[in-house]
Amino acid sequence: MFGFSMRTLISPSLVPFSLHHLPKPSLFSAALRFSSLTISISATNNNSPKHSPYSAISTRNAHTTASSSSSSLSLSPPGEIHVVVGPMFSGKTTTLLRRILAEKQTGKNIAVIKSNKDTRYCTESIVTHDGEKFPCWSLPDLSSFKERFGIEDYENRLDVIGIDEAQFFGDLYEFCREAADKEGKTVIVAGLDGDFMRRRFGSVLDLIPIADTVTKLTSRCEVCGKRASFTMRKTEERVTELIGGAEVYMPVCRSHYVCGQTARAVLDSSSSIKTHDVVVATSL
Ligand SMILES: Nc1ncnc2c1ncn2[C@@H]1O[C@H](COP(=O)(O)OP(=O)(O)O)[C@@H](O)[C@H]1O
Ligand SMILES: Cc1cn([C@H]2C[C@H](O)[C@@H](COP(=O)(O)O)O2)c(=O)[nH]c1=O
Ligand SMILES: [Zn+2]
Repeated sequence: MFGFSMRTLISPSLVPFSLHHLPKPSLFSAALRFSSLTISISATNNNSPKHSPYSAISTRNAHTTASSSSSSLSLSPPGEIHVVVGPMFSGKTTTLLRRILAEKQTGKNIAVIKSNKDTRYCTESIVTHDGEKFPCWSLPDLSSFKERFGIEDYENRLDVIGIDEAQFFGDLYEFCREAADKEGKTVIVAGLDGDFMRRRFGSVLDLIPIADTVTKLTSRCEVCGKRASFTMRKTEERVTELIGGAEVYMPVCRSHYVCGQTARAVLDSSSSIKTHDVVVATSL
């Protein structure tokens, strides 16, 4: 991507010290040796069926060759991690879909995965709240994806992986790190950063230190129309994971989130008084 190498960046004319002053062997000098490796990727695209989960697998021939005069270690092609978070109805799935389609248009081979916990709408597609759809792999975890997709196809032909409802995947961090760091994949992750109590949700936030970009989207507060950064649960259920749409959740601004939580606390305390009353009454 960049038109310069590590070696150019630290050429003696640009740094106030000489490389000879560095201890040898050092991690730094090892990194320099790696940076001298050259990677060439050749690829030809065939047409693949449009909008199928298998459209990710075109019969593209991709091979990566690494050559080095100083080392036999091969440098993995660089991958990327892009994280899109925000409350419900903020456009995370729409953004994921746009980015995935843009990658597809540049000839990249793509695959989209969503958690099979989300049974709203349709299990074989990601579907936005506006009804836009795209075929996907609906899986219980991410570690099973490579095998289901086909290891050979995964390794040699797949370029971009989209993950929706990322908060539901327990193995999100390991999968994304390996895919980007070791396998050269671009991973676009969409998910809730926080649950209805504004607690971190799953391991989405763990991706931030290893991400290239992080985008937090906002919606419109259903009460006042201002910018909404949080999701309010309209029902009294307390479990963290509760699949649902607008019948259970709404996007809210900070003021209305706090208002809602205060109302919830009042309801909770009055219901605990009632429960307590019952317990006292029965023990008399
Ligand atoms: N109750 C709602 N509040 C706000 N937006 C809504 C609501 N219901 C549907 N939408 C629509 O949902 C769209 C975002 O959908 P989507 O990309 O699926 O969001 P996310 O994945 O963040 O939940 C918005 O552009 C809006 O048109
Ligand atoms: C806030 C919150 C949400 N969920 C569930 C509800 C939906 O099924 C998904 C989020 O979908 P979206 O694409 O972001 O609209 O997550 C939950 O289980 N627990 C929560 O606290
Ligand atoms: Zn509001």
